[in-house]
Amino acid sequence: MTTIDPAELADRVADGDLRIHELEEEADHETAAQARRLLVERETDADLEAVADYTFDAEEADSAIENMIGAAQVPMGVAGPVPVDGGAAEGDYYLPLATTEGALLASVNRGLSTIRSVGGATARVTKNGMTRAPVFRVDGVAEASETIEWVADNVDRLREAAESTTSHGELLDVEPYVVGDSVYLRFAYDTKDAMGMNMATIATGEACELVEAETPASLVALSGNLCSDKKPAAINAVEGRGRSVTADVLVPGDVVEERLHTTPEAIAEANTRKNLTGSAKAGSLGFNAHAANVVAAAFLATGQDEAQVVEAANAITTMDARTNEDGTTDLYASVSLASLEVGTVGGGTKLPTQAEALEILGLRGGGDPAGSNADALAEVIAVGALAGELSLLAALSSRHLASAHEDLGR
Ligand SMILES: CC(C)(COP(=O)([O-])OP(=O)([O-])OC[C@H]1O[C@@H](n2cnc3c(N)ncnc32)[C@H](O)[C@@H]1OP(=O)([O-])[O-])[C@@H](O)C(=O)NCCC(=O)NCCSC(=O)C[C@@](C)(O)CC(=O)[O-]
Ligand SMILES: NC(=O)C1=CN([C@@H]2O[C@H](COP(=O)(O)OP(=O)(O)OC[C@H]3O[C@@H](n4cnc5c(N)ncnc54)[C@H](OP(=O)(O)O)[C@@H]3O)[C@@H](O)[C@H]2O)C=CC1
Repeated sequence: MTTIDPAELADRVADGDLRIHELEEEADHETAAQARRLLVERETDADLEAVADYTFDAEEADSAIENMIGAAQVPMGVAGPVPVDGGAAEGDYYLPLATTEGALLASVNRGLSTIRSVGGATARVTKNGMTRAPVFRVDGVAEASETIEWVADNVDRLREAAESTTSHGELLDVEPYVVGDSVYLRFAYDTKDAMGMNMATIATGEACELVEAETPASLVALSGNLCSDKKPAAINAVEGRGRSVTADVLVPGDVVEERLHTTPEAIAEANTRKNLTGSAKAGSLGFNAHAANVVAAAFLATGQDEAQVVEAANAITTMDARTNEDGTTDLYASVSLASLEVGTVGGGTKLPTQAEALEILGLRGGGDPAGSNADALAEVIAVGALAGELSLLAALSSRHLASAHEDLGR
């Protein structure tokens, strides 16, 4: 492509000769972004010097962004290392986290160092299935019933149709729901190392054609919100979405006192009154202190879809003081994330800083077997969330929360 003056391109957009999203058709991606910045700078009081100062090739971001003007840079830190005994994760991991909340890395690091001092945490993915739930129109419950009976009898044909669009994805299940004259089919896929939302959507689109051809149902929307993507929803908390993953650890009382400045009993009481009773009274979907902090920071660092933090952070934290025969007390701590949607291939994971963050974890790209890298990522994030819960509950129990944020967060 010939070199074009970005100011000239900006003029053409300002004059209405060119639409702002067509700039890449006239110039290379860097020049197009520069032209857009000039335009925005002219039309607003903004100085976009920092937004312009990014290190990746703009063309590499083509599948991740439209109307690119530059990059939003979020500081990235690292917590750990922490030993993880997982179904897929095995060994010591540093957890990269991108955030602007002072004290968060310190807190997660404290939790992880506590976990490290007792030999590490255990983590397992207990369920895996990325969902897409189209909604169909029928003329009433009789047709709805006919449709879901057909679906039950034809899961193999639906699988064949769906899997014709992907070499990695596998259809696991199709769960029907009926509301009046609407039929929802919740398709669940093993998307291996991909988070899988594009994969599941494309595969479900193909399966829907078969449903429409063979039943009275007519597709209204490929996503009918029972999926449920990027909205707080009980269905994800109950049925799971992406990876359902649990991490736990047993911390002896003397370690709780030495490293977290409190006792197992105090942490357990804070967890019950705050995370369980307080959350119940609030009508909360999540019963945890700040799983979203770790999930969001890990998502930003490793190129996950940040909007899925809505359901990915849906977690229940349990903390129990367990008394031993010798009268000492241990703290049993667990975090269960019901719907953690993560991938190590596809989406934002391909971008350079995000790919490097996955390299820190040793989990960049496809795993062997396929799916094992995304499983391991889910397990490490769950251990990170567990560390965050331990440290914050300890800070609350020992009344250190405000002082911690005075020291580190302002
Ligand atoms: C700040 C601490 C960790 C101090 O805690 P401390 O015990 O006084 O720290 P320490 O200096 O004794 O160090 C203990 C360990 O903490 C780590 N650590 C300590 N300092 C650093 C640092 N600068 N950088 C990195 N790591 C640090 C490090 O691992 C260190 O061990 P070492 O490696 O030295 O053996 C503690 O008071 C704490 O964790 N407070 C809680 C803060 C927190 O969790 N904030 C989260 C955000 S709160 C929020 O967003 C949600 C909320 C609260 O609204 C949700 C709700 O409603 O509950
Ligand atoms: N379409 C939608 O409705 C939504 C899309 N998104 C976006 O979707 C993107 C994520 O979708 P996703 O499908 O994960 O990613 P991609 O669309 O980037 O597709 C990833 C592809 O990688 C291939 N692949 C290669 N190796 C592996 C492996 N080991 N395991 C699995 N797949 C592998 C697969 O190809 P193949 O299938 O040919 O085997 C897979 O389809 C994000 O950008 C997200 O923001 C988010 C929410 C909704």
